[in-house]
Order: sequence, then C-alpha cells, then structure tokens
Amino acid sequence: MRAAYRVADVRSAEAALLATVPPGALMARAAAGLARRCGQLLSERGGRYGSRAVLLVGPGDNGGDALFAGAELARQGVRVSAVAVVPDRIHAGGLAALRSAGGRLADEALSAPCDLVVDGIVGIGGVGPLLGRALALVGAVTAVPASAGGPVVVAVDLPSGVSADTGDVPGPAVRADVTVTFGCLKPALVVGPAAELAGEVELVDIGLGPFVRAEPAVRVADDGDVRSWWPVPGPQSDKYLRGVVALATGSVTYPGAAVLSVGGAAAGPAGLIRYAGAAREQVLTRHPQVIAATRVADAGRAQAWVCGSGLGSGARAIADLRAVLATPVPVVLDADAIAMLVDGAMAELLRARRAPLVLTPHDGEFARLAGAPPGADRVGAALRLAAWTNAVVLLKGSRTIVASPDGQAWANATGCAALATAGAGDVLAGLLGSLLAAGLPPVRAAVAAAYAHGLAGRAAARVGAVTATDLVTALPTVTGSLTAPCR
Ligand SMILES: NC(=O)C1=CN([C@@H]2O[C@H](COP(=O)(O)OP(=O)(O)OC[C@H]3O[C@@H](n4cnc5c(N)ncnc54)[C@H](OP(=O)(O)O)[C@@H]3O)[C@@H](O)[C@H]2O)[C@@H](O)CC1
Ligand SMILES: Nc1ncnc2c1ncn2[C@@H]1O[C@H](COP(=O)(O)OP(=O)(O)O)[C@@H](O)[C@H]1O
Ligand SMILES: [K+]
Repeated sequence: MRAAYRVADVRSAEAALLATVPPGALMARAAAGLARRCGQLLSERGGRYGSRAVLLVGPGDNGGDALFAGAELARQGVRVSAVAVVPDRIHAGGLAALRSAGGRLADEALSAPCDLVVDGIVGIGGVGPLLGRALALVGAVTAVPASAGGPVVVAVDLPSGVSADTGDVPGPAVRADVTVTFGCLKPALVVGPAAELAGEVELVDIGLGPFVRAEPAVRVADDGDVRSWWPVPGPQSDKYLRGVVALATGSVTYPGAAVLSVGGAAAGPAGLIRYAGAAREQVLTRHPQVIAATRVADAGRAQAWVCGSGLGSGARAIADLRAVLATPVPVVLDADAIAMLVDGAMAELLRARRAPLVLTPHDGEFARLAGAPPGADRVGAALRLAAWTNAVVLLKGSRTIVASPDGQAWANATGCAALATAGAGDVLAGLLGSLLAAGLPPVRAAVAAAYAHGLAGRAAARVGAVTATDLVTALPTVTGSLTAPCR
C-alpha cells in the first residue's frame, strides 16, 4: 500500500524532521534524488555530457531543489541554464551552487532546443491557478511533448499548477514525463486530473517517514495488497462456502447489463452465481452455470447482492430493489438502483439495514444522489457521500475512488481510458459483488474490484478497441493472476 498525505501533514512532518538535521540537509537529499533521476533520463536519451537542461525556478524551495539538482547535473557535464519565475526572488544558495558548478541564469526559457526541462516553479506551496510569469513558462514547457521530440519534462515534487491536496487542476499546468517527489506522496499524484499530469512518479526517501504522524489522505493499493486480500478456495471449500453472489440487474430494455454484470461476477471468487430478473434467458445463454429466476423473491439465498445495472426504474425494479435491500447481506447498488434512492422512498429500508452497502456512482449518479457533482475535491466529495449514506462509495472515473463512512479513502491506479466504454461499470459491479460474497470486507472488495477491473481494461486495450464484453473476456486471466502464487 502506498499512502499520500496532505500538505499540512507534510509540513508538520518536515518541521519535526528539520529539527533533527543540519540546515539545508533536506533540500540536499531532495536535490540529490532529483539529480539522479534527471541524469538517468539524460543518459537514456543519448548521454549527459554536452546535453542541455533548462530549470524553471520559482521563488520558493521547489525552485531551490531544482537549482541544487541543476548544479549536480552541471558537474556531470550537462549545460544547465536556469530561468527565474520572479527574477529578484530566487533561492540564493541554490543559485550560488549552480553558478559555481558552471550553470548560468538565463533571461528566456527554451530559447534554444534542450533535452531536459526541470519544473521547479511551485511544489506544495502552490496556491490556486498559476499566475504571472509562472503561467507563461508552463506554456513554453508544454509546447512540444517528449514523445514528439521535445525535451523530457521532470516535475519537482509536483507538476506545477495542480492543487496538491485535491488533485484538481485549476488552470494551465505542467504535464510531466516524470515527477520526482520527496518524503511521501501527495494526493495530487494519485487522484483527479492532476495525477494524469504527473507521469511516472518516483518517491525519493529524505528520511521523512518516521515523522509522518497523520493518517493518509488517500491510500493506493498495490499488487501485493490485492493478492493478499483476494479470497482463494482451499481444500475444504465447496461452492457454498466460497460464497454465493446474486444479481438483480438488467431488464427487457437492457438485457446486456445483466449479461455483463454476471460476466464480471463469473471472474470473481464466489462459488455460485444466482440471477434474478427479466434477462434470465440471455444470462443463461451466455453463462449456463448461473441459477436464474425472474424475481428477487424467488432467487434463493446469497451472501451478497448486486442490484441496479440496467435495471430500469419501473414498478418491477422498485420491488426488486426493495427485496434486495431487505436481505441481511452486503449489497452493491449500481446505476438505476442509485437513481432510485434519490427521492428518499428507500430511506426506511436503508436505515434498517445492518449489513454493508456499497454504492458505485459515476459522476452523474453521484450528482443526483448528493445534489451536486463531486467537484474539484473528488476524495472529499466521496467521503462526504459515504458518511451521509453510511455506505462505502466507489466513485468511478479515471482514478476511481473508494471512500468509507469511517473516513478512509483509496484511489485506484490501474485504470485506463479504454474503460470509458458502455457497460464497463456493469462488469465492475458484478465483480465487486462476487468479492463481497466471498467474504471480503466492503472497502477491500471495492478496492480490489477496481484494481482488477483496471488491469482487465489494460489487458483488453493491448489487444484492440475495448468493449465491456472484452473486459469480461480479459478478467479471468487478471483475477487468476492475482490468485496465482508469486514467482
Ligand atoms: N516538505 C519537505 O519535506 C521538503 C520540501 N522541499 C521542497 O520545498 C517545496 C515547498 O517549498 P515552499 O514551501 O517554499 O513552496 P513552493 O512550492 O516552492 O512555492 C511557494 C512559492 O510559489 C509561489 N506561488 C504559489 N502559488 C503560486 C501560483 N499559483 N502562481 C505563481 N506563484 C505561486 C509563492 O509566491 P508568493 O505567494 O510568496 O508570492 C511562493 O513564493 C516542496 O514542494 C519541495 O520541492 C524539499 O526541498 C525538502 C523537503
Ligand atoms: N477516463 C477514464 N479513465 C479510466 N477509467 C475510466 C475513465 N472513464 C470511465 N472510466 C471507468 O469506466 C467505467 C465506466 O463505468 P460506468 O460509467 O458505470 O459505465 P456504464 O454505466 O456504461 O457501465 C468505470 O469503471 C470508470 O471508472
Ligand atoms: K514543480
């Protein structure tokens, strides 16, 4: 698990650490890690000696990091020039180090082609959209991406122009190929549109870890986490002990949603799938192992229910949702089931529930339920909805967020834009239901489902254009690999 911390918590940890080290030591550690990575990138692009690097140097310590790293690169034979965002406010020690190593202060950014741009405009001290010369410099950096022969862009700590605590991008911002961040991750590196601007994130250890006392703002699961959580059958298992998942999804109008959600469930760890709904025939044609009924009341017992994907909102859908909510087992509510919560008609049933509830809204469904879209602070918004509904909220998007009523938030790092295809959410809901049925607690089930779903999207995208059916095809290999012993 990786953890990202808010700026205020990073500052507190930094203050505690600073009291234990000589002045300048932290910046030296940060700059050494930054220079190491920049040097590697230059080596990969044809060599350090004689290459050109431009440092964009803001007025704070972020600029200081860039200058000290630039000094180290200059000592290695890189021709380094620095451009000050505010010429009369530049880190004096850093500038002196750069000059004594042979680097220079330039008036204009990128007046000649260069191999590397180091974005030291702002880091965790950035507030709001970039202003003044900082804004103009961002335009110059983003003109030609590295993939089109432009310089490789390395952001110092964070890409300048992003909101560190929320991952919002309130205006023009640097798009980095690599972000070298110090001490710990910040939320903008893992959530929201900012995370897409960070490129590959390298965390440099500056000794901050033991001084970070706060709870993480956001957690990110890795392969090891998901592997260790994923339920695996043992010698004593039978289909019931592995868990029974039931789905009330699809309708006469949207039978495909039923087929897709059952397909997602089939890739999960549950030992038996029940289906209840109007798409019984279509489900059985694609998934003959399913035990199918037409109504929830006739479906039989399950350890978890999934309800809502393609369900519609007529009288039949309302009755089925009521029946699902009345069960004493974990429930996933997706799509139309979320919409049916809006008018409050289900409030009493929801209040009476003791078993976990997981809501899987996309932004539109979130807005209907919460009364407003998630906005700039997606983690905060998901946490508020989770607290208000007493449900785990899986807020879908390019960095899907899982938020729990007790204030824990996770961001998913495996997704890819190919998942933005009709029916992908149905597949996710089914997989999530299967994990719940197999006994995984709701936060872990939601995090693990989003993780595997994202990997399936990537696997399918390697083959070609991705449909939700391709996700169903790709998922068993992904989930199988998550349960295979590590080699
Ligand atoms: N924490 C740690 O452990 C370590 C931290 N380290 C490093 O320190 C960095 C933090 O440094 P920091 O505190 O000096 O703030 P920083 O990001 O340089 O920005 C402040 C300056 O930017 C300006 N500015 C702000 N917003 C702006 C805008 N929208 N548009 C334009 N300008 C804007 C603002 O201007 P002002 O408002 O003062 O006029 C102010 O002068 C951190 O990210 C990391 O790189 C490492 O060295 C070691 C370990
Ligand atoms: N730009 C994106 N990058 C990565 N994943 C995305 C992006 N847009 C959507 N997704 C994912 O695609 C899925 C779409 O689900 P959803 O909106 O419910 O679609 P549907 O209702 O058609 O099934 C979600 O898992 C979501 O996280
Ligand atoms: K920066």
